[in-house]
Amino acid sequence: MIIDNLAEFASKKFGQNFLKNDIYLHKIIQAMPDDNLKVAEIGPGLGDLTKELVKVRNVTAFEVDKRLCEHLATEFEAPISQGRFELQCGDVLERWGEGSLLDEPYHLVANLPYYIATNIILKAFKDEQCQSILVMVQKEVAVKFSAVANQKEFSALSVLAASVGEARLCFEVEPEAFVPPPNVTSAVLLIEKNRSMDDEKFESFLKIAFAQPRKKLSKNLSAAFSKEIVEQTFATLGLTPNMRPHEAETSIYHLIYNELKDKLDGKQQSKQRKQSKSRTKNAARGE
Ligand SMILES: C[S@@+](CC[C@H](N)C(=O)[O-])C[C@H]1O[C@@H](n2cnc3c(N)ncnc32)[C@H](O)[C@@H]1O
Repeated sequence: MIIDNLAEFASKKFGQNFLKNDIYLHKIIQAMPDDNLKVAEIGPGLGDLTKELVKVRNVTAFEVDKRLCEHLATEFEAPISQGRFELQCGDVLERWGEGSLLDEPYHLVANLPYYIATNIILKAFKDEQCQSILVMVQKEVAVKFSAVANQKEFSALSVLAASVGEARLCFEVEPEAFVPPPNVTSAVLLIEKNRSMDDEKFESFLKIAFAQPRKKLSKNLSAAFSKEIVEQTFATLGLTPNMRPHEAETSIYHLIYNELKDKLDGKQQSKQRKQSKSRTKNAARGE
């Protein structure tokens, strides 16, 4: 496929900013974990990163844009890619709805579409076959995932990342490295997983804990649990009541969650009971 004007060709809807810089492409390959596991690439685009990946690994790529799927099918047809390349055309998030992305252990490597980058990383946390995540994202997103306690950027995403493994911001990439250039600075983020996130409720719990980052953690938690239960939990765990959300280590969040998780169910059930009672009353009144 010949593209006269790549900036015009790029679809905003699919978050297309093509990485046109050999130095960064090589730096991504160098940052990959040192083994022979398969690679899942999300959004291969025109195949610039893919070309480097197939030199060193077997690659399964997931691309949503049909125009690019046609291009990639020709560009990487055998024997050029020596059977190292497989293409799946469609929305990767729908593919994840069916289970693991691949049916064998793999590393996720991608220059992600920024509009769904966080969503994709969170899906990869839950995918048991995914062993590591090496992705280009908006710099702010990379900072949030890799922040540690007491940094102001420490967030629910940092706790989730530290709960599945180790996250680090590898290097930053300026907008001019892409066509068209994005409006933000980018960064390559590496998360090496040593476990998967299997408890969906922990994510909801963290949303409550970080709902108002500048407020006290105990105050945020009081929105979902009674003040007495929160105070009792803090006292049991020996935590200072003045602690702000970014001041608690990941291990503290797990301790608090373990104390409160049954009560989260209890509170939700009692809320549902109240709603159902009020519906019955309204029905009796003919409302
Ligand atoms: C930032 S571009 C990266 C392109 C290429 N990998 C590069 O480095 O130049 C993001 C790519 O993700 C694709 N994409 C966007 N949404 C997707 C989705 N839901 N599932 C699969 N691919 C998607 C886009 O079409 C595009 O090719």
